[in-house]
Amino acid sequence: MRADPPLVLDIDGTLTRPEGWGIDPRVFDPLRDWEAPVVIATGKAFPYPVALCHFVGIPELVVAENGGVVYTGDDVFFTADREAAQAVLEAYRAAGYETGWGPENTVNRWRETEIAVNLDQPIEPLREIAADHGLEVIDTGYAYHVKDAAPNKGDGLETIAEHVDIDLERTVAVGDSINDVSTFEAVGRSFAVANADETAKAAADEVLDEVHADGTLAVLERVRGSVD
Ligand SMILES: O=C(O)COP(=O)(O)O
Ligand SMILES: [Mg+2]
Repeated sequence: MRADPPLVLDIDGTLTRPEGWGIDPRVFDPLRDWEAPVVIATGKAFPYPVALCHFVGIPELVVAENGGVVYTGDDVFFTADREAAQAVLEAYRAAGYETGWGPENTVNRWRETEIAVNLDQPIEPLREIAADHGLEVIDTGYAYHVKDAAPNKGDGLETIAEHVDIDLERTVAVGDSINDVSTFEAVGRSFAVANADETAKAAADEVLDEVHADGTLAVLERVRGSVD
């Protein structure tokens, strides 16, 4: 009998409503009913994907902070620390800039291995300061992330796959940005939604016609029950 393939799904740009913000509620039932593991791999801080799994009603298999935090359902792994990114933030502030999320921002409050900066802040000084500290800045289309170059979503996915016995060759990934390239490379079949950036589109096996959750829902229709 043919089965559902394991899934790796990004959040922002991929599970979002067609206008770009907020989870599209149409993804809840197909994800809850999916008969294979669903890994949520995101640049968002750890509590966000955990809460998403909780509210959808699926096991918590989570790659957060672009691979900085990995949760297998049993163990949490941290593959970087926040110290260097925090030093970048302090230097960025000393130069007169801010994260752009407000004083009590929840975007960085629980972030353990990197710092996120609002897209309305200047990126060039951020890139320069990050480089001075040996870090990189990636633009996901939703935030600038100041991070160690080493952690990525794909390595985090591999950690989860080993732990819960997911066959990555049979796994399907959907994403929208540069931070999804490593998951695309780790799985057997990858899709970029139509709103994806050029880097993600170039890395994906296939670029979808549909944007955001419409793209992901189209993939779910196509791959449901498709593997041996
Ligand atoms: O946190 C971001 O900037 C993007 O998050 P995502 O990886 O779920 O798209
Ligand atoms: Mg995304």
